[in-house]
Amino acid sequence: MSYVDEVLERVKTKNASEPEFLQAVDEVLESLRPVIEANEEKYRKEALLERLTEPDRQFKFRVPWVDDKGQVQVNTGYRVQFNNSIGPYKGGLRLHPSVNIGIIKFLGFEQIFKNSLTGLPIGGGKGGSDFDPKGKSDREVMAFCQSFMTELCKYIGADVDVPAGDIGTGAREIGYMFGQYKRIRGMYEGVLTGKGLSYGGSLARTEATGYGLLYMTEELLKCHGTDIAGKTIAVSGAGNVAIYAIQKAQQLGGKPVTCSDSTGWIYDPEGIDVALLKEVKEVKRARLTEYAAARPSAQYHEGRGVWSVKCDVALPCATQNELDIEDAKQLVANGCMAVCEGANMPTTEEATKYLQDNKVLFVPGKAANAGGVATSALEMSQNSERLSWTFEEVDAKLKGIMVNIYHNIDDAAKRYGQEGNYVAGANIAGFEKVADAMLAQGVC
Ligand SMILES: NC(=O)C1=CN([C@@H]2O[C@H](COP(=O)(O)OP(=O)(O)OC[C@H]3O[C@@H](n4cnc5c(N)ncnc54)[C@H](O)[C@@H]3O)[C@@H](O)[C@H]2O)C=CC1
Ligand SMILES: O=C(O)CCC(=O)C(=O)O
Repeated sequence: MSYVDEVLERVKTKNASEPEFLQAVDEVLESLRPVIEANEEKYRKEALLERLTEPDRQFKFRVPWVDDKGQVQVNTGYRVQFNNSIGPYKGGLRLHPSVNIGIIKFLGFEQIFKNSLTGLPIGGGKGGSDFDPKGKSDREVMAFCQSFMTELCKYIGADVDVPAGDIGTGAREIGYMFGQYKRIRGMYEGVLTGKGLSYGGSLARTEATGYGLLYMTEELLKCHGTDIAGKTIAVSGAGNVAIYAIQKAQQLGGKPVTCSDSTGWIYDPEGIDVALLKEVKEVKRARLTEYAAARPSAQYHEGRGVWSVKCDVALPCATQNELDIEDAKQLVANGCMAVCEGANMPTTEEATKYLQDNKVLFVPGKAANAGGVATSALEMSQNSERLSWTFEEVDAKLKGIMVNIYHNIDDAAKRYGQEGNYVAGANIAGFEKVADAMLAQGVC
């Protein structure tokens, strides 16, 4: 049996109840086959893949907090420190009722390769809780965040592990967590990123994931003889990534016509009104029905359906496995030329293959959404040197990083005879640096 098959078997047996983690490992190891085969003896002897697929450590803890009625509530908190061979663990905190250890492990595993692709010294980690911030008062969210950090603060630090936002964790949650860390540890350090600008946050971090996604998409299209200008764009999600992807797409002359949340979606043929979307989602924390009520050109539909809209470019920016084989077929039938993932693993493996087989340009999340964590690393640099860079400075660095990632994944795919396969390119380019560092650091 080949080394890759052996490790895949082992990972499946050990993690049988974690489908998202198995999906992420399968996709990565399958596309690493040519690299592993070229070094099979050495990697097998060093148990490199076994070490890469087993987190350094994982924490699971109780998070008790008191709701507005005086009732004690209990959630479960997680932090998975996956791999720190190229830098301190780095990755967001997801607050959503669906969170479990398998989801956090898949996200942490993806983060290893994504963070490596940024070219910056950050390792892979992820955390979160099954707490749902939706419908909670600010006081309840604060109570949860303080309790969560009371436990998490034992395991993190500016040179150890630096969490950030993800689904359900935005500036408000990061602020409450930072306050509690400072209070317990008595230290003012860059232990979290995505902080507010008045206490160590970086300009452009809020925009970074969405803007970075568009810088990647623009470079991809440019290298295929076209650009964003005049393109119709379908976007899913209506959170941090989706909002700033829509904004940058418009700045580049594109026309985003959709967005979605967990209950429904909007088709707005005149183009999404970003100011209105921000008001509904960032300020009021309301449903998309409020967007539709305030915008005569918009149609609201219950359920899912964004990928049925005719578009040139699709940007899934909501959550994992939101774009399945039926969606992929519709996109292809409608003439979509490119899919760039803003979310983490939003496309199923079957849908990814179908898109690639039908010559749709496809850039996976670990490359296309790396602008967020890259800018978090820039926030860490600013915190370390006790300086703040201008928006233009950070944005220019972000753009440079995204363009660089595109060319690195394109080159890696070509080196292994898989030109245009950016899934393989991203996994190979991300893996090479981490593998090199792991081997150099001995058995650990
Ligand atoms: N915020 C960041 O900097 C980064 C986020 N990501 C990924 O981007 C995706 C979106 O994250 P954010 O925008 O930060 O989160 P968010 O909490 O700001 O927004 C998430 C959006 O997706 C929608 N959504 C969530 N679950 C859904 C479901 N089951 N069906 C339909 N819609 C759903 C929500 O309604 C919301 O509009 C996630 O996959 C996240 O891991 C990736 C890189 C960085
Ligand atoms: O900014 C960060 O540290 C992490 C962002 C994140 O969670 C991600 O890249 O998926």
